[in-house]
Amino acid sequence: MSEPEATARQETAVTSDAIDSPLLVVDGLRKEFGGVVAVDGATFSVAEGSLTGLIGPNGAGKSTTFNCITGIHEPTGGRVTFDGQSITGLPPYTLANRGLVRTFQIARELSEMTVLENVMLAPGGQVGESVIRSVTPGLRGDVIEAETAVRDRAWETLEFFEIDHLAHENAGNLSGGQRKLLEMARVLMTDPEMILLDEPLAGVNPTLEEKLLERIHELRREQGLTFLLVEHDMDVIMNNCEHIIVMHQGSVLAEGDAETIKSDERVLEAYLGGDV
Ligand SMILES: Nc1ncnc2c1ncn2[C@@H]1O[C@H](COP(=O)(O)OP(=O)(O)OP(=O)(O)O)[C@@H](O)[C@H]1O
Repeated sequence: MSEPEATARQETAVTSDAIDSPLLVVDGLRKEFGGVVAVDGATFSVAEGSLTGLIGPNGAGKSTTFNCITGIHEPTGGRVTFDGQSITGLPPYTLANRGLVRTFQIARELSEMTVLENVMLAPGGQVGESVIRSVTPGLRGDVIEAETAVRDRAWETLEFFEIDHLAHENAGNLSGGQRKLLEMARVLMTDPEMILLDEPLAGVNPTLEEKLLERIHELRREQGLTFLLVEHDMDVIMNNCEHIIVMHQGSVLAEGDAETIKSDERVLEAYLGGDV
């Protein structure tokens, strides 16, 4: 690599100015657990409408970064901005209201409910509210209308992910891949602008993997949704993400498109010579 090239690459690695319209900006993020510095000044942006991959070797700080963005952990330092507003340290519920969501594993209690009920009860869905309103005299008509709308929307969402045939199955009976589709269906019910996915393809068979990726691309194309994806499968990252951020030892080591990342020696070294 020539010196100017190396310098240019170095600059790309530490700034996020290259992105014209960032939806999410992570600036100097830091998270300590006792004496362990899990995230150490991570700085990057995610462009609106992009599918951005966040990768790095084990222990690089990806999950902690993810958890700091999505309100699971409170950062020790730094800032997170979404849609131009600070969201640093805000809880998941508030973030969901602003359009930033992450998928969650289906909790044990929800495993005993049907797939349709799971989607209807998705965070941000209207059902909980309408049930409360149903005890208020005079609002019953509105409640029935609201619940019908939620049910219709839930069916549409199940059809979109091609799991409508499982609507009356208990969520606990789904395969790993079907559960991932259900997790996506649940977050989609909240009308998000951006979805963060932590290992969405772990344990998913190739057919369902393809289906899930197709749906992600379709949501970007047709609804302009933005995705940030943490995934260990390098082929998935390299073949699907137009922008890739590589973390190492708590901070951003490199970023760029698949070709840039594949040929970056620092990335190869960080993975200890493993195939990227
Ligand atoms: N709750 C915690 N308490 C103490 N240390 C933690 C905690 N969570 C993460 N760490 C440490 O922080 C560092 C970063 O961990 P993190 O899970 O964020 O990395 P990662 O890139 O997601 O790794 P992996 O790919 O293995 O999931 C690791 O050294 C880890 O042991």
